[in-house]
Amino acid sequence: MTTHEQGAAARVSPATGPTPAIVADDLSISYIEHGAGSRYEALSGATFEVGRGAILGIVGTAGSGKTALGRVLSGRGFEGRDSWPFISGGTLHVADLDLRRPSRGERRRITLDIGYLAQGSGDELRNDLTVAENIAEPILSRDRTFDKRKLGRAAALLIDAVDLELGMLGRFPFELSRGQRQRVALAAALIVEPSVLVVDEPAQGVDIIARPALFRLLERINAARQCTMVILSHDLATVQRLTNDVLVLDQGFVIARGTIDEVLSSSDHPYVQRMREAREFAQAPLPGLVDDEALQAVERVADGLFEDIDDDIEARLDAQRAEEQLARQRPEFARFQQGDTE
Ligand SMILES: Nc1ncnc2c1ncn2[C@@H]1O[C@H](COP(=O)(O)OP(=O)(O)OP(=O)(O)O)[C@@H](O)[C@H]1O
Repeated sequence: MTTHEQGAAARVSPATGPTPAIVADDLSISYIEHGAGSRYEALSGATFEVGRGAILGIVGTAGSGKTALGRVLSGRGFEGRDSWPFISGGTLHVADLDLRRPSRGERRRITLDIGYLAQGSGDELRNDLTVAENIAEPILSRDRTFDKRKLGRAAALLIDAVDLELGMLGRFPFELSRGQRQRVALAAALIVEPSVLVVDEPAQGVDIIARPALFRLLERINAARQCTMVILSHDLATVQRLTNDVLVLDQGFVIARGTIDEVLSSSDHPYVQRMREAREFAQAPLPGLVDDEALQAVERVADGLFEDIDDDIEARLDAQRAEEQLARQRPEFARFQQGDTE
């Protein structure tokens, strides 16, 4: 299949509204190779759309171009970071912003309209700020005079929503585990209520017990706010937790797009074949490994393994209660709410 045909085959629009939230047309992404000064094309001629409020999973092996695409979709390349990928061909519109040639006004809107949770975002939190201040930072960095009471409430709600103890608001990132820091980074990405959220490897660094809560949170954000999401992962099972609509990358090309079943049944590309084999293996009942009785015991345990940790999340999201509880636990949070951040 030629690049052009691959692009055309991938043109599927599950749009739920009139204008898709993401429109990539013959998109190519390159890096400037360190030292050499020459270009390396990490993604070539990708054409796809994502409807408003939809969730797209992007899967592919290591080096297939997921991170490059995620970074470009996030629009963060304009922050002038070294070794960041850039759009070297075609066009990309995300949340109605032209990411190839954004105007000055559009550049200002990018970090408000597009949330980005990169791999290792938690490690980039500021260690000189408390968790509450880190969560509030995307707002405070734009507007120091923002209503501190509202901000305190939003930070408390978000820390609860990412399933962390309210008491953590007064702690510093270096006092938390890596998975906890990653969830704080998610809370910070959400405080500006982006209309599009790009998440690179959501399960990475988050312990297995906390993962279901994280996936439920992403689902809730998608449903409650009609937030369009792009979930990038090397693992089909991770993506499958959130969506059935996938785009498959291999060596810098889009090789398939559609529902997981469509993709697995329609393409004879070697990577898709490997995905199919992996799926069949995961569904096999471990023949010969355990007897029937043991298998039943395993299934009983397995059924409870990913059960909702807390069905009462609505109640826990009650802002008033959260605030009161936090103010009782941490007097410094009450001071933070009153605007005293010293
Ligand atoms: N800074 C860079 N300069 C030049 N080439 C790069 C740079 N970063 C990545 N690449 C190359 O671009 C290609 C795509 O890399 P990318 O990180 O997007 O892949 P990926 O699918 O996210 O892989 P992984 O799952 O391992 O993170 C790879 O061949 C990689 O070697």
